[in-house]
Amino acid sequence: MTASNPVFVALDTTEQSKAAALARTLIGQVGGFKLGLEYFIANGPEGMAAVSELGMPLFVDLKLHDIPNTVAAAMRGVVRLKAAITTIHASGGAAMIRAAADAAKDEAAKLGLAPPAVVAVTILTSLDQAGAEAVGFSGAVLDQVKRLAALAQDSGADGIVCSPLEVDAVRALCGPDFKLVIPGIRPAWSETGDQKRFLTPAEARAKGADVLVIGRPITGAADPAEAAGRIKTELGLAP
Ligand SMILES: O=c1ccn([C@@H]2O[C@H](COP(=O)(O)O)[C@@H](O)[C@H]2O)c(=O)[nH]1
Repeated sequence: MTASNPVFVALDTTEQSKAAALARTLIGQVGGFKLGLEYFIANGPEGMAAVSELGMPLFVDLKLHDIPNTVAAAMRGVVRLKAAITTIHASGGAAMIRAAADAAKDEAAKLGLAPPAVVAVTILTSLDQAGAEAVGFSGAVLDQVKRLAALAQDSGADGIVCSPLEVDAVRALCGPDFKLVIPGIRPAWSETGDQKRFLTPAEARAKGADVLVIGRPITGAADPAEAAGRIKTELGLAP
């Protein structure tokens, strides 16, 4: 995130040329770029470099979830991609979260890089109450997100991923320095698609989100730079 713009645009594509072209178009309109599994599987570390070399903060969203030893080793590779932010799954448990956070710091120190913010995904924004219950979360989604946020914080994570609906409660629970990275962002003029727990960019920011992750409302627009600019205006940021 740049100081002035909290939006990381999700460049969800398998095509390196498309991602790089979109990224170039959006420099100045967003605060950073997010690359996820879809892109990484198709393009590998070289493809990540093609976007990171544009000089904007890079969010590497691979949502690591495995035994601690495996996640720690994978996290060392993520650090080598020069990630500013990266994700693990909170449901991997305390030891896994701790292993990821320690590996990120250790590998970054070895390489002389700033460590990425390691943020733990709580409950995917594509799940509503019934969907969360169907995969085994019992009780209200809000309570489960708060439980996983506390686990992540106690285990050394720098922050969490949750929906904008939970931001104010997690902020109250975890304090001002815990990074809240928030997908499920839908401007009033965009389609909701598969997102089930969402708010507008301005609503999410007003609740205390640090990073707004926005994909299709920008990348699927006829003019992505114009869409990103519209979001900037809605956030009250200078054009
Ligand atoms: O709970 C989560 C965790 C991650 N995501 C990711 O954010 C973007 C959202 O893209 P949109 O096109 O704005 O829906 C996408 O890359 C997801 O993988 C999420 O949506 N929810």
